[in-house]
Amino acid sequence: MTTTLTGADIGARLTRLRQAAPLVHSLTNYVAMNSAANVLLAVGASPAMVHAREEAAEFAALADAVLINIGTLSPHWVEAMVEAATSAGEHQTPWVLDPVAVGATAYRRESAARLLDLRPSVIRGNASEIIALAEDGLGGRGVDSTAASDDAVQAAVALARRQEAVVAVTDEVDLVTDGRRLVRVPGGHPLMPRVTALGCALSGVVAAFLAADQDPLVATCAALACYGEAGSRAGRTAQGPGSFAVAFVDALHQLNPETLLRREPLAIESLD
Ligand SMILES: Nc1ncnc2c1ncn2[C@@H]1O[C@H](COP(=O)(O)OP(=O)(O)O)[C@@H](O)[C@H]1O
Ligand SMILES: Cc1ncsc1CCOP(=O)(O)O
Ligand SMILES: [Mg+2]
Repeated sequence: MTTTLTGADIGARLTRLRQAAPLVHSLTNYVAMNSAANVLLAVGASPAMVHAREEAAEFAALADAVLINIGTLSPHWVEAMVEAATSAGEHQTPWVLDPVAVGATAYRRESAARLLDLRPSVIRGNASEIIALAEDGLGGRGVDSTAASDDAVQAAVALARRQEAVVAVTDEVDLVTDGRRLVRVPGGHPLMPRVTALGCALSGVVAAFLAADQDPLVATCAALACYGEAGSRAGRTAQGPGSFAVAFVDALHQLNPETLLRREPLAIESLD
C-alpha cells in the first residue's frame, strides 16, 4: 500500500516547527558548529552548541531535541555524547545521530556503536556512512560518500529494523525508512555536497522537525523536503559553493508553506 505526503503536509510541519521554535542541543563538530547554528536559526529553531561532558546531561534534559555528530571526536567529546544521549533517552527527548566518516577508523566505529546502543530516534548520514554502520565495516572517503543512496537501500532498511529507528540516507535523491515504510525525497542541488557541513546542519534540522512531530518518519521526510527545496532555490542564483552557502541560509529563512504547496507529493511505500 502506498500513501503520500503532500506539500501541504510538509508546510504544516514547517509552520508547527516555527511556532514551537524547538531548542536543539547540538554536540556537533568544529567544522559545522557555526554554519549549523545559522541553518537552524534560518529554519526557525533555537540552536545551542553545548558539548562539555560536565553539562551535557543537564542541557539535554532542557532541550526539545538533541543532535549528536561524531565529525571531530576525542575522548572527552565521546563521553559528553554518551551523557547527552542517555539523558535524552531518560527524558523521552528525540535525538539524531550523524555518523560522520564512521567507515574510516576503528575509533569512529566503536564510538558509533556505543551511541547506537543508546537508541537514536533517527540516524542521518550519506550512503557510505549508512552502509558502514549497517555492516559494521569500512567505507567512504573520509567524510564524503563513495556510494549512491540507491546502493544503500538494503543497508538502510536493515539498520532501521535492527535499531528500531528511522534511517535517512542523503544524496541526489534522499531515502528515508523506518524498516516498514520507505520514502524517496528528491530535491537539492549538486552544489550542496561542495559546501562543507551542509549534511551536518541537515541532521540538526531533522532534530528540530522531530521535536514538533509524533511520527519520526514523517518529520524526517518533512525536514529533508524543506532542505531540498531551499537547496533547489539557492542553486538558481548561486555562482559557486561560496555564494550558494549564503543563498541557502536565505532560502531556508524565506521558505514558507505556500511555496511548498507546488511540490510533488512524496510516496510512502509500505515494505510489509
Ligand atoms: N548530487 C546532489 N544533488 C542534489 N542534492 C544533493 C546532492 N548530494 C547531496 N545533496 C543534498 O545535500 C544535503 C547533504 O547531503 P550529503 O552531502 O549526502 O551529506 P553529507 O554532507 O553528510 O555527506 C542533503 O540535503 C542532500 O539531499
Ligand atoms: C570536513 C569535516 N571534517 C570533519 S567533520 C567535517 C564536516 C563534514 O560535514 P558533512 O558531513 O556535512 O559534509
Ligand atoms: Mg556528513
